[in-house]
Amino acid sequence: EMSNGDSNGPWPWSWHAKEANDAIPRATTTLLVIAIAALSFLFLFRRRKNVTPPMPPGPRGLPFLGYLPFLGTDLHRKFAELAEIYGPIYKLQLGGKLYIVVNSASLAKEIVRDQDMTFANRDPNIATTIATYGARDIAFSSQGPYWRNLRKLFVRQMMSNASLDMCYDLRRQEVRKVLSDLYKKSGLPVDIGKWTFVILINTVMAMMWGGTLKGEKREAMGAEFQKMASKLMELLGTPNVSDFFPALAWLDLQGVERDMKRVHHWLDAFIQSVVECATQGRTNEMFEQKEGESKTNEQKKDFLQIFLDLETEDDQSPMDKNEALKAILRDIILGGTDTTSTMVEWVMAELLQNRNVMSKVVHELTDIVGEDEMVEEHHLPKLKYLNAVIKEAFRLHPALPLLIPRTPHASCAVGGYTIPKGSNIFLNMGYIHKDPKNWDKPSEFRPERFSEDPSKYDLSGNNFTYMPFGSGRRICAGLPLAERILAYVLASLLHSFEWELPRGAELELSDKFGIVVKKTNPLVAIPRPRLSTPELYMAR
Ligand code: HEM
Repeated sequence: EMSNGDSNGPWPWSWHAKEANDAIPRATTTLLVIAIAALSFLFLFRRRKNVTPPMPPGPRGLPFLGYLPFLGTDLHRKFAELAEIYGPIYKLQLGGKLYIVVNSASLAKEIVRDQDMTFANRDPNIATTIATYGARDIAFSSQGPYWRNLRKLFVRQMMSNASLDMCYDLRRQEVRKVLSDLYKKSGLPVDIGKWTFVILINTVMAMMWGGTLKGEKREAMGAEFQKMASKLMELLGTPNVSDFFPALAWLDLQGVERDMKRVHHWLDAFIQSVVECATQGRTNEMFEQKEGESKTNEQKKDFLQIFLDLETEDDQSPMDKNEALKAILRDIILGGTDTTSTMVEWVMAELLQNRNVMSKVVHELTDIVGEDEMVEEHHLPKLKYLNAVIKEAFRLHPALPLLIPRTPHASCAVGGYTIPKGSNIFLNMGYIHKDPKNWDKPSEFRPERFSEDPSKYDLSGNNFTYMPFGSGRRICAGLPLAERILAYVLASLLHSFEWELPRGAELELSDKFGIVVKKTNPLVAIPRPRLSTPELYMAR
């Protein structure tokens, strides 16, 4: 009997995981016993030369294909199913690739803490390599001086508290713009993910190159950009036959490479035009330099400027520099927008589902911010309950439930099993976050588990039962910004408006897999102003 439901799948000829049953004739059993006895005899008398630990357990697959035909496209659900069968660590042979999936906090710790250095590489697939200008970004370059320098530059220059404080005004303006737009739509259903994305893309772009898209173009480009970014994320998460069978890669059977090139070119042209603006001082009708902004921020260069200055000191060819720069900008745009807007959507969906939690959040906002004021970033640390709500949403709906796979640069052992060099390690955080061994009533949305003891869990991966941003040297580089912007956007939406579902609409919380796991259907809800005067919504 197969416990994972594959027997109903499209592969009736599958023989994996089938177990011997009672029908085996007695004679066969006898032969088997003899064979086992003989083998044990041989084993005992074999000289113990080889003490390499065994490989992790895992489902058998088909010759050549391995487990690939049974994988499906919903990796996070499939990985959870298999964890129930095979336990804390298992392997999947997928064509020529070996995946190792880790499903327990203690084994996750062995990887991100005890052997962090060994597991500090990535194994970018074909789609990822295209999307990152040949793995020249922070997220996919191998550890080494190049990655370290980029990461250091990014974390110190852009993600420091001082830098983030200095560009608060840029975030504030973008949030306020959207709040006043939403005010005009009060009583009408709005797509929360779409509006959040507008805030995020403009904020991130403003922080990177101090300019934002103009007027009408802003919304149109924002929507187009969101489509492209989502498509790109989806492609990054699609299991691609070409990755598993390099000999077949030229066929591009699923068209992933073709689609990715198309998306990549669109984004590349977009980013290229921005870079040209900065390097050649050219104005581009798409971009509007914020007057006053550059004057008040004279001390602070935007990220692009910092990078361009730095470049003159090294000796890469100009072509390479251009591509490295664009790869990092791509990281920031993608890392910073789709993940965050997905999380805003999940939090809002859970709050609409759990009205008692929603009213506690709103109470807290009224208490701390007051109805005569808009939310400011300085309020955020005081919003303890909202912060617990956000953590709980990250537990149940981590945007990257398998993090970004890591690859060991040498063979090593984890949990008493051999992990071969070059295999892909998935930390199954979506599963660990719902493991009843770690969490009481794991399927319930209960922010109190975080507010009761706030120091027990943070977002920086110190508790291995909870790591929505990963942990160790490859932890999310954008965490400081993500934390601020997520809380700021949510607090602003929830303080400025009351939210309800359109009449007759059913809320559902299903998700679909890509590198970012998001709601299957966009969340649509109706805002109604709740602050004392309309002027508050108009003020910038
Ligand atoms: C809700 C928002 C976000 C979530 C859930 C998230 C999650 C993650 C996760 C799980 C990883 C992989 C960690 C690991 O391998 O252990 C990661 C890596 C990364 N993230 Fe984020 N992230 C978010 C926002 C951001 C933002 C705002 C930025 C940039 C401004 C960003 C930039 C990056 C980069 C550059 C890496 C690669 C780090 C490396 O490999 O060295 N992320 N993120």
